[in-house]
Amino acid sequence: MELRSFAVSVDPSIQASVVLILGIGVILCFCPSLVRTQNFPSSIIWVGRKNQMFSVVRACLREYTAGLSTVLDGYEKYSKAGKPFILPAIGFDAQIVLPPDHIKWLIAQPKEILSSRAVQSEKVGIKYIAPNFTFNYDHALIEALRVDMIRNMGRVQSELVDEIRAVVDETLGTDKTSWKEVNVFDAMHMIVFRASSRVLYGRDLCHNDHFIQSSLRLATWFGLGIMVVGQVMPWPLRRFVGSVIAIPIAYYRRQCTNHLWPLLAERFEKMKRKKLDPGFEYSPPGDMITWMTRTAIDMKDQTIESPKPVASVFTMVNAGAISSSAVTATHLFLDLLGYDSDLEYYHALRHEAEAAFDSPEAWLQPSRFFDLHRTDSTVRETLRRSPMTNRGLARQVMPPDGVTLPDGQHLRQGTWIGVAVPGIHRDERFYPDPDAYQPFRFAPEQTEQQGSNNGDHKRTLLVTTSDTFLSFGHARRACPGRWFASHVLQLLLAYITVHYDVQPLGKRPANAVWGDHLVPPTGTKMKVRRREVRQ
Ligand code: HEM
Repeated sequence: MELRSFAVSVDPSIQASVVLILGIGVILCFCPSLVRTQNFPSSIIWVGRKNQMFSVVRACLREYTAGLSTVLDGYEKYSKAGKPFILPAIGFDAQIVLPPDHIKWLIAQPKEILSSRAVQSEKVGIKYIAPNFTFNYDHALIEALRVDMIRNMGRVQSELVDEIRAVVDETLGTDKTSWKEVNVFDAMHMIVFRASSRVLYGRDLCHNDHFIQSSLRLATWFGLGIMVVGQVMPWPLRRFVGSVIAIPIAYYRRQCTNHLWPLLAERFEKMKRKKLDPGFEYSPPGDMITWMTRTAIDMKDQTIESPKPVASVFTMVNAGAISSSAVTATHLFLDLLGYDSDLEYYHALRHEAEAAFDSPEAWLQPSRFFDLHRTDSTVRETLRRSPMTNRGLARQVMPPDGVTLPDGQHLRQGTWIGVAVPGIHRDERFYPDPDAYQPFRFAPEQTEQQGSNNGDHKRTLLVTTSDTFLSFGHARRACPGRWFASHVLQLLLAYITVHYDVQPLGKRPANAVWGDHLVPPTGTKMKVRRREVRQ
């Protein structure tokens, strides 16, 4: 009796701790086979591993609280000296981090040698949280983003401006007399999802509340799945936990696909008919569904016969991709309001946006968008400081006999490699005063001054990828949606600075580190008030 009342009244946090300790005990019983070492060569050194019993397991466990310290330590000690190192991981699946001078070699390798898809499947956890997801259909999406999206940027801009105006006014309010407190993470997700959906899915779906809510929930569960299953969960438990998280993901994916499917099926059928019979009267709207359908229909190998799998891949990839933009928008406002208590940067950005968009028509002109030099630089600075992933250019070694690194060391099949993005982005050899938040460091005024100091003037745009700016990846597999993301993020920043006053946060709330991912705080609130704007 006494025992039962103890069991009922015990604090849930104590129960959770007991389960955790028991879990860790069970895990330790299975070590050292627990850690997937991928047979690393003994010539490559582990960082964060001490001379103690169960040293590898304990190094992995320490990663729960290490934040970025292990990866930055490894970067300082080894990457800067041109050497690879082994990084322990909280998922017990350590990986090799290559130095920046190996990047040229890494990006030159074809997918049969180094595969990003293989990493996404296991290390990101896709095969557990979305078991029936196939990468076979995403080439239509990637092609449409690379070709049609860029070609149609003028039309994209006017759609975006229209939607940003509507959703920002709804989310941040239009009352000019009092301050409104909004959750930064939630507000940015709503604004970015609605604005992006207008171009990706068209006006009707973007104004369909059930579709937008389902997309947001899909993105939340997908993001949670990637972090919990792909990063935090010890890899032997991935299949089990993944199959639980797969349920809400499948549910919301189906909800989204149910909305998208009839639209895509109709577009597929009519565009196919138009191709066979040019006299058939039909002109599809200019959105991603049309561009993707056209790419799929025109594909030489004719692999895409039915739109159903395309609809499913489209919703899934977009949920992840739009989330990247929404998380970046959150970092952007936390940086601007958190680092600068005088809001000097915010007011300078407003000044720039007012000059570029000096009439309602100017908002619709792509040439004016390219006057937003400081805005472009501000988003790039946020992505430099807070990239989506800490380990960039993640690839898996594919050939059965492995690969040989440029320094002669041999890696076996299945080894995961990548580079330390936070280390590279904070390296003083590539960025002067790298720890300082300098939103205009990439703007022409700054780069011209540096160029006249060292005789070399180079302007970089937000979308420019390089060996030293890896937030969008680099080279062949770099993000094909970055031009679109750049438009969304810069237009929303310009619209908000012109139309809203804000209050500084006092300090920049810290990001959390979940395995390879940097996550902004989700509870921070900002105060905004609508301004009087003459236009
Ligand atoms: C700020 C926002 C974004 C960031 C930081 C970002 C970042 C990235 C990164 C790091 C990669 C992987 C590169 C690699 O494997 O090395 C990637 C791939 C990709 N991104 Fe983005 N992305 C963003 C927005 C978007 C948007 C809005 C879309 C589409 C609407 C998009 C579509 C894709 C696709 C389809 C891939 C896969 C490319 C491939 O496998 O070849 N992304 N992105």
